[in-house]
Amino acid sequence: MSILQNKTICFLGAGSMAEAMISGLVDKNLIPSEQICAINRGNKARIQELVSRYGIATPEKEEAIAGADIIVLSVKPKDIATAIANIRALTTPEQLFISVLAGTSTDYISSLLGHSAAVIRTMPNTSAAIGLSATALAPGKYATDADMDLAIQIFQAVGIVEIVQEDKLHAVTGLSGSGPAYVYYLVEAMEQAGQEIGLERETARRLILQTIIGAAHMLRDQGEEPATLRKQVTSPGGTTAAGIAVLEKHGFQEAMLACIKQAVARSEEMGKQSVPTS
Ligand SMILES: NC(=O)C1=CN([C@@H]2O[C@H](COP(=O)(O)OP(=O)(O)OC[C@H]3O[C@@H](n4cnc5c(N)ncnc54)[C@H](OP(=O)(O)O)[C@@H]3O)[C@@H](O)[C@H]2O)C=CC1
Ligand SMILES: O=C(O)[C@@H]1CCC=N1
Repeated sequence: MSILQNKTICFLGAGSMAEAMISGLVDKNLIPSEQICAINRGNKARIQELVSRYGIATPEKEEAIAGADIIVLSVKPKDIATAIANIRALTTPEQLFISVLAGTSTDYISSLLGHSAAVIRTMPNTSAAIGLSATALAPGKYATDADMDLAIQIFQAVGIVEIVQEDKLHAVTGLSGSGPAYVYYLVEAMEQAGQEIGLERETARRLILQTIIGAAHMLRDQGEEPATLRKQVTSPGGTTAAGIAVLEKHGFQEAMLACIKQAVARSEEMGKQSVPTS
């Protein structure tokens, strides 16, 4: 039995990322749902939505924070200072803080807490909701191996885990934290094209979805380079070559590179906005 079965976990912030993790944790039964809770700025309907979907607990804020073994910081980076200021007096150095915030350093979070609780910085993605997140973790200066083990268990329940140096988390954010959105954007474009070439929207969606799932499984299972798999599809002088030539003409690879670099730069920028106070 996992040690997490005896832990209580509170999400500070009850938005998309918190829900993705709660959904994955409840689905895997890693922590009983009555030992999970979420608090937000004041949107009670949202908390009720999470309660009815996942059966999580609804303690008062004081009990939710003071009674939590693990607090998952899941507010937007711009809201973290206020969010921690509001709960700081209820926290202790014995608690474990797991941050999913883009750009925000563990040192800054420790400075907001004002004590030596362990802080672990992570970058998951919303596919945690179905157990398929790609999450990278980095320990802050007060986190022990035991703290990391707990965090690894949590994120392994909702996908795969990589341990990285904290300064690499900006890169992870631009690549796999934001990554699902790049794929959804591709699907949006393929769907629009599907309709413009005369397919029913639903037919196009089914074909695109299976194409993406199939390609992802081929990449994962066949052990081949993506370029090799692409060549297998691309008959000389055929349809794929004609299509890819247009992508090349429009600078597809350059656009993808620039997109990811810009997302990384934005993460770094958000980090600089969070200046440690000590
Ligand atoms: N979405 C994603 O794909 C990913 C997001 N992240 C990170 O996760 C974090 C959350 O993002 P996301 O879930 O998308 O954001 P959302 O906007 O969906 O949710 C933010 C939540 O924070 C709450 N909140 C704001 N201020 C406070 C406060 N002072 N005290 C308590 N709760 C507060 C909001 O409450 P209310 O509704 O009441 O205002 C809301 O529940 C971000 O830091 C982001 O960088 C990381 C990986 C992927
Ligand atoms: O867009 C954002 O800032 C967050 C971080 C990674 C994914 N979503």
